[in-house]
Amino acid sequence: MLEAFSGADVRAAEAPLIDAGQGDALMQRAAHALFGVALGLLREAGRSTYGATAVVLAGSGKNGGDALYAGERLLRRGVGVTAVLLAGNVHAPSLDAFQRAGGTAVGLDDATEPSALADHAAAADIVIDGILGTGASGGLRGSALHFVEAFHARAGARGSRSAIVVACDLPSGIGVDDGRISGAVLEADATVTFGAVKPGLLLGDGAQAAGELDVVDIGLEMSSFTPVVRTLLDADVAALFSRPTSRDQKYTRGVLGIAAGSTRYPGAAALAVGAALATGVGMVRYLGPESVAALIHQHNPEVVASTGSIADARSQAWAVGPGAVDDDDQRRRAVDALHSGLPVVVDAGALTELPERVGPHVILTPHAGELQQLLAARGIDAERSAIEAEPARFALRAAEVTGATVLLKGFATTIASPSGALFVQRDATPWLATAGSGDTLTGIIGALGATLAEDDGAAKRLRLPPEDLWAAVAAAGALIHGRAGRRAARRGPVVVSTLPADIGAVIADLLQEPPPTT
Ligand SMILES: NC(=O)C1=CN([C@@H]2O[C@H](COP(=O)(O)OP(=O)(O)OC[C@H]3O[C@@H](n4cnc5c(N)ncnc54)[C@H](OP(=O)(O)O)[C@@H]3O)[C@@H](O)[C@H]2O)[C@@H](O)CC1
Ligand SMILES: [K+]
Repeated sequence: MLEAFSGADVRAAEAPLIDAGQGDALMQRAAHALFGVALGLLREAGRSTYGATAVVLAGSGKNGGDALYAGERLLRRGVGVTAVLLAGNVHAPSLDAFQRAGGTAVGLDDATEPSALADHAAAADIVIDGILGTGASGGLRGSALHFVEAFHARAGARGSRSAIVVACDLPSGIGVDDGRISGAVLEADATVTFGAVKPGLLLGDGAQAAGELDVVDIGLEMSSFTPVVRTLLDADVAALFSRPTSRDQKYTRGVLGIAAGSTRYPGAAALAVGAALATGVGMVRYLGPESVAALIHQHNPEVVASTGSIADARSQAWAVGPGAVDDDDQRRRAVDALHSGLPVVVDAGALTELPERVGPHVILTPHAGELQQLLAARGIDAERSAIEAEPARFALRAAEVTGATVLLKGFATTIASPSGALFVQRDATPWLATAGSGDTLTGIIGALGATLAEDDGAAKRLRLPPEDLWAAVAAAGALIHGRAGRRAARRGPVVVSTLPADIGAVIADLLQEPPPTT
């Protein structure tokens, strides 16, 4: 699991080591890792290290120090390295070491025209961004801002430029704790972050700017701090997943009840059912119109269907809402499911049936527009654009006011627990932004909920408090869904009705994973 800690907490974890005189050793560990990643990227790009060129951008703090020490190591490997000093007072011992290794350092103050240095950096094989780290406050300013703007103008955007940019700890210009970018940012191809992930590397635009993330253990003890945001990895989903045992039968594996679809939108139910079966459950019970059940049975005759009520259909969890439009029976079933005390995934039409207050076992899966309505119904006005700009803030707010677990859809999926715990998953592909995609997500999360509903050890397997289990279940669902979408996209544009085959294959791959290490 990736666990991101605030910049202040990472610095607090560093403090005792620095007090014990290990500050320089920490920097050397950080620099060594940064150097290793830079070297690896050069090799990957097919560029020989001897004769390659690098530019180190150094700001006034220790972040610049790390980058200069990494530059020193590159010099010793035969790379030609120039340092651009973006402050008058850079970290002196590292600058000294850099120059002693033969490096050239050029100062750039606010008054100097940065174009020649930006040209040089744009033409380099690799650029190491040591402008700002955890000591950053606000957007880039002064000579750092001028340089980054000039570099962009010359090098072009990530993807089209030839220089590889490696960020030291964080891409300079992102909010350390929220990933917000106010002004310019030096978008990285890779970020090497030290001690622990910082929230800005997982949230908002900062995550986009970070590129490939490499987390380096420099010996910080973070166990007494609470993560601000987490991301599940494959091994976590494998650990959470409920595998059938030889003692199981269909009822003990988990029965998912699905009250979705309507005569107007029958397909949504078929998609949710197909995804749930592919995720693995003991049984799917379908409640809804006979015509919808008939469509479901064309693809999935194993589904047990009825037109009855929630009370008559014994299940371990419910999924309600997809395609349930203008149908009073489905509306009643949604309300009953929400009062059943069982885990419920609530999507689309059922979101408006939410009681004033529920528990974290109720998982809401709105997109930004639906979240806006949900908040407005509770007297909280927010523009859709504001929700899209700060998904974590609004998902947390919605979880706080409803008591539910809130999964906010988007390119990054943001999941908030009413406890304040936050998960972000970036497993999806834009190819998944297509009709019916959300219905399959509901089916996947519903199936996970049904199979984990009576599994007392599930939260413990991820070392999470029990109240955050449902956020982890939703995050696991987002990972499986996103991964399945990526797999499907290899064949071309995603056809959602074919996603179940990919869901099954993704789960088969995940279950090969070794147990998690965190
Ligand atoms: N502690 C350790 O032992 C270890 C730390 N490690 C490393 O240290 C990094 C943290 O170092 P740090 O605390 O020196 O902060 P850092 O971000 O480099 O510089 C902050 C300075 O920049 C300036 N500034 C601020 N905002 C600005 C802006 N918007 N635009 C322009 N300038 C701005 C401001 O200076 P001022 O302008 O006030 O002179 C401020 O004082 C951390 O990320 C990691 O890489 C690792 O090696 C592991 C061991
Ligand atoms: K940086």
